Amino acid sequence: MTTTAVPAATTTTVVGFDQVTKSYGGNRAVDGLSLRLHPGETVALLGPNGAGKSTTLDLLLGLKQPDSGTVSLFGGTPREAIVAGRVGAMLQSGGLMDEVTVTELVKLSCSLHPKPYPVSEVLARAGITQIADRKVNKLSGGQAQRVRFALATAGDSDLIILDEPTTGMDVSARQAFWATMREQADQGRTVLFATHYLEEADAIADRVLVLHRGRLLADGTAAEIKARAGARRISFDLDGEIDESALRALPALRTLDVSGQTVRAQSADPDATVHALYGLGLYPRNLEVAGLGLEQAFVAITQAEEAEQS
Ligand SMILES: Nc1ncnc2c1ncn2[C@@H]1O[C@H](COP(=O)(O)OP(=O)(O)OP(=O)(O)O)[C@@H](O)[C@H]1O
Repeated sequence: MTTTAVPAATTTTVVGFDQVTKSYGGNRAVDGLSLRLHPGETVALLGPNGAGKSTTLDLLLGLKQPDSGTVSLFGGTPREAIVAGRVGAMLQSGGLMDEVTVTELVKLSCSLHPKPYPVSEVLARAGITQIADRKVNKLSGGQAQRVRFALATAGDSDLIILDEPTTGMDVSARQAFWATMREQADQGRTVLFATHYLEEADAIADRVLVLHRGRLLADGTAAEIKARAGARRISFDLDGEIDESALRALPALRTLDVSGQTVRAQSADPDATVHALYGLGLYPRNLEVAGLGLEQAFVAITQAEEAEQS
């Protein structure tokens, strides 16, 4: 009965996870994960340590097999997509061959890709032309990351997978890296990256996935994720001695941090919180109310889930 719907969905689906589960022993690293990624999306995969991000990417690349459920790339298997050169990947642990030069390694990668770019172009895009003749084992951590990036973009792939790609890169390398990835996405490629840098996810991704214990806790734009956390930031200064226990009793308060004369809090209802503050006879100065940053929203969402589980 669903036969007409399936082909239509697969033609526009770059990545499809359907009820995917993967355990290591008794530990469920990925737990009933279902999601679809579409052409041209730049997607950030967030989650605390051990949330299942790397396992998800390994499943996606066919490096691990699910215990149950299905993973598809471009409507086929991961292997078919990889053999066809449709996927470029930069993995966290990707070791680089030691005794070769950067150019030799990039050349090899280009020669293995069905639709390779010229080697000089790959080197330039990754910003490693200057170190092209250097032995791979003589590179700094950030330079090695750039080489991994070059290997992931050795050819014209439709999907680029990046596991914590900017770890070890300095600020300018990061900026150059993301400018390049933006270009790739603008040309219709799908970019999926796992990161612990939430400001990168906020700035770069047009879709954010939050994984927690192998399950998808949130899926939306960064703005939607921030709104979903359901709290706003309040900060103000108080004169004199601060009665923290009175502040903790304020309505709708989620978090409270007092540092010197400055109070920072998160509230599910800032109007009610501030109103009650005046009700205590306190006169806050420099009062500011703002939305949560993605980092705070992420912490709020994952902590709420932790609290629910325990
Ligand atoms: N090869 C393995 N054997 C056994 N357990 C594993 C293996 N790989 C991962 N795990 C476990 O599976 C869970 C998910 O790990 P995974 O590496 O996918 O998380 P992650 O979100 O990428 O974490 P991080 O942010 O620390 O890189 C963790 O509990 C981890 O200990």
